[in-house]
Amino acid sequence: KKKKVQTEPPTIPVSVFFPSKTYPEGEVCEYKDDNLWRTTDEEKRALERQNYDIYNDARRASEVHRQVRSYARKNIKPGMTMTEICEMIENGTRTLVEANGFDSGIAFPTGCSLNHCAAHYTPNAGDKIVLQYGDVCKIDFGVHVNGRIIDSAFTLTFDPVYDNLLAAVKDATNTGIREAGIDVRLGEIGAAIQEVMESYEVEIGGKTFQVKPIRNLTGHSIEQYKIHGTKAVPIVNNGDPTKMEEGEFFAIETFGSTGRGIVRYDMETSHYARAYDIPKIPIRLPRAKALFDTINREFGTLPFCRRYLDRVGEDKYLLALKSLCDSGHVEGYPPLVDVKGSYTAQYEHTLILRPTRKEVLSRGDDY
Ligand SMILES: O=S(=O)(c1cccs1)N(Cc1ccc(F)cc1)Cc1ncn[nH]1
Ligand SMILES: [Mn+2]
Ligand SMILES: [Mn+2]
Ligand SMILES: [Mn+2]
Repeated sequence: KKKKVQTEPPTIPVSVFFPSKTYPEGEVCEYKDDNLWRTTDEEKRALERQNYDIYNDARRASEVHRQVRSYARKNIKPGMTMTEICEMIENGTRTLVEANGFDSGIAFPTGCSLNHCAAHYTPNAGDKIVLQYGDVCKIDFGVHVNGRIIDSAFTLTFDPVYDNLLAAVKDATNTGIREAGIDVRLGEIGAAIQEVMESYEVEIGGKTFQVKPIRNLTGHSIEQYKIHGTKAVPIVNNGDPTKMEEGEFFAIETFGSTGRGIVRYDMETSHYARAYDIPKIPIRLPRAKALFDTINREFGTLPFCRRYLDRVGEDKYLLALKSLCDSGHVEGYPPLVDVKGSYTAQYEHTLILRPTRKEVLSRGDDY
């Protein structure tokens, strides 16, 4: 019998490849030293059996992420518009995860931030930007199954001049993943990441740069349908004594830069999310009330972008959207940029601190 393989472009839902409905584990790592007892502890193993469905949902979302990004890495070329790139990824994700309401779908807007822009750029309608050979493009997209979000990102380049920048960030992210564990302090992880990142140099245009961590960007805990939980994983040593805890999901993401190593908001906002706690004050503007109802119905607390409003039939919504941001019903996430002319790179994985072992859910043979 011929083995079923994914088409190009991807059109076969991943559930077709797993008729048993059991999805493959990510990269499994034993915890370090004083947590090794967890691997065999009967109570912890029982706790894991109870949570099987949560892990399996996250693993299905991870398999979708791997198959979509594999196609994207091969087929994104200079000359494509940023919109074409995002639609390739979004079409693939919706198809492979069998997007269906809040049961499964896209978890947040497809980031394709370029060069000195580190995060939270995706094109709005009318954006004409075309990917160039010399660009450093961060592809950051999310998939969820029953609100179990997989947040993973990689950096796409065509010019080998950036290879050491990408190597620094990949090594730093893998260091963060290695250091993560139950009862590990967040500040300790940041220190380890910083040390590795700063051990790299990159030469671009005849100038040599020591790679800098972007000190005001962080990884983050992830909760059901909530892309950022209450914990932030620093990529420099900020002394945060807060500990990682059993059962938590974390996005471990690091950013390296040839600029200042600090980002600020700039350019037009595309990313938004409904506030986790809705303000008590009633929404008076009828257009804002109608838009808020669309946001609740279509996205809930999952982040969205203007293109996603366009595709569900909303138009002339900018004033209403601004009003919802001003009243705190919606949070905007403007693009985050270092200084012009600098280059920023990112790698990101989602892991879970299972009771018995650490599982890097989004790990693939690519990164
Ligand atoms: O920088 S964050 O806003 C953050 C908040 C608290 C700690 S880190 N952010 C969460 C997010 C916000 C909006 C989105 F549309 C998608 C994600 C991190 C991130 N962006 C992309 N991948 N991961
Ligand atoms: Mn991300
Ligand atoms: Mn927030
Ligand atoms: Mn993230």
